[in-house]
Amino acid sequence: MKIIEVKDYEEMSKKAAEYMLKKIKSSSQLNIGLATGGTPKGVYQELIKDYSQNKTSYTHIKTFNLDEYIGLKKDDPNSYFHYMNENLFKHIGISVEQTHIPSGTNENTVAECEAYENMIKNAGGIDLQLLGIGANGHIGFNEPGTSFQSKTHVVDLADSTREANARFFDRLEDVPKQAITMGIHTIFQSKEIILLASGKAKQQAMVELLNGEVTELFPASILNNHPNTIVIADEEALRGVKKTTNAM
Ligand SMILES: N[C@@H]1[C@@H](O)[C@H](O)[C@@H](COP(=O)(O)O)O[C@@H]1O
Repeated sequence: MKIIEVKDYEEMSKKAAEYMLKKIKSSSQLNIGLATGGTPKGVYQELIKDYSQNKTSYTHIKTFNLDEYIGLKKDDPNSYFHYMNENLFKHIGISVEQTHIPSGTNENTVAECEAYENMIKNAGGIDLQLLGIGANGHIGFNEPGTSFQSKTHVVDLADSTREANARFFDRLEDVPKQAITMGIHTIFQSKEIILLASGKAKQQAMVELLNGEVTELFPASILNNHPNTIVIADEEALRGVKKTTNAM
């Protein structure tokens, strides 16, 4: 894993956007995996800023989101479909046909998971995956204990994850209890991965990720075995990490 330490959230967002734009501009076709949550919002703002200045073309891009809450309709303000549209898609001239997010309202969740996994495979896999990290080490919505072999599947959200995400909802009771997420294996198959982390809330997770063992109890730890992962994290998130690891 390559670690890029940056000053703060703004620099993290700029670095990641710069990296993505370089790929976007130099590829004839690119499948990008996208994340939600608070962390990537700054990256999306940078991509939007670039689009308004340079009209960078996204016609050769397909996107695949990591996850979606079960039970939320597309137009629900807390669905990840809505989040992606508002925070990125509608501002960069990308059509809905180019973007993919698991459906949280397909009653046959098993079929939905299988179809999503196949869609990624048939598109040729993910070239560049953007990731955030949960305080408990989750990536996508793969909670501690998830098999490293897992493909797209339904998850029961940990109480701590529901509490962390309650800030986006009116009440904790409104946070769905389940989600569909790409599996750890699905994510690991990405040719390249960028993991972002900013702020104090991610300190413990960074220590576990960069100084800890590779274990299913800390899902992101599998990235230590990935051949092409870059962590872009700010000083505050990295405070406490022992810099004598092979990672730094
Ligand atoms: N499913 C998302 C993850 O993809 C995200 O990485 C994580 C961290 O979120 P945040 O960036 O808001 O800290 O939370 C959510 O649960």
